[in-house]
Amino acid sequence: MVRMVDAQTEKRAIRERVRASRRARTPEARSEADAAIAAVAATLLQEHGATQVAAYLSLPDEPGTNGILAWAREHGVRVLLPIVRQDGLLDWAEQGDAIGEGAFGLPEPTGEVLPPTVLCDVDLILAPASAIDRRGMRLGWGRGYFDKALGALAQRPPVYAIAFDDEILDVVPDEAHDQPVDGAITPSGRLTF
Ligand SMILES: Nc1nc2c(c(=O)[nH]1)N(C=O)[C@@H](CNc1ccc(C(=O)N[C@@H](CCC(=O)O)C(=O)O)cc1)CN2
Ligand SMILES: Nc1ncnc2c1ncn2[C@@H]1O[C@H](COP(=O)(O)OP(=O)(O)OP(=O)(O)O)[C@@H](O)[C@H]1O
Repeated sequence: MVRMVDAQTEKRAIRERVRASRRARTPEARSEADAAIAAVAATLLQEHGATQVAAYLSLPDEPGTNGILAWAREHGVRVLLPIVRQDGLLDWAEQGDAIGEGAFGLPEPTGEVLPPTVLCDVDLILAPASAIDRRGMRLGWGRGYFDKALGALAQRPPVYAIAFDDEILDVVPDEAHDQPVDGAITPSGRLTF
């Protein structure tokens, strides 16, 4: 029998490729992608009649969430944004006017800190990813924040991961703790698994 390459080694290799590809994008390509993602996500939110969503504040290299966060604000949709905790879990706070700097230099909201359990109140979760495959298996950045957050929910709202088009792969390696997502949002459209 052919021995499978160790899942974690393969995950690291994919993350490395995605990091390089993200770094190479021009500012113009990034802002175009941000606007396209916003349009796709806005339609999704409207279809779900979402009044509360969980999302995240994107870093410069990541698929941008600025457009969708602005859209949500304009349409009175409450947005919860993650705050990295020391213990490896995520707290949340509502999108407000101010953005602070959290652990690992991540942009984070500065409002009242809400516990991990608030995630079960939202209508939709928009999650970051480094890659997603056609079965809905999602690869993150290797610290398990979203796998833990999603795995802890008894009743899970639909989860869509946001990625660039070249990050949709045929297969990403999965381990027992990996939580599949319901769909993906990319600049060119939406995938449902
Ligand atoms: N914008 C955004 N916010 C997010 C996430 C994300 O992917 N994107 N997360 C999705 O889960 C959580 C944070 N996830 C993280 C995953 C990995 C590392 C990380 O590997 N850090 C490096 C150090 C980085 C540095 O050099 O400053 C490390 O630990 O070696 C940090 C945060 C919550 N907030
Ligand atoms: N539900 C969980 N409970 C405890 N540990 C977990 C859980 N989910 C993931 N982990 C741990 O988190 C680490 C990272 O997992 P993995 O490589 O799958 O990350 P990832 O999918 O890239 O991360 P993320 O979920 O943050 O996007 C692993 O060491 C794993 O054991």
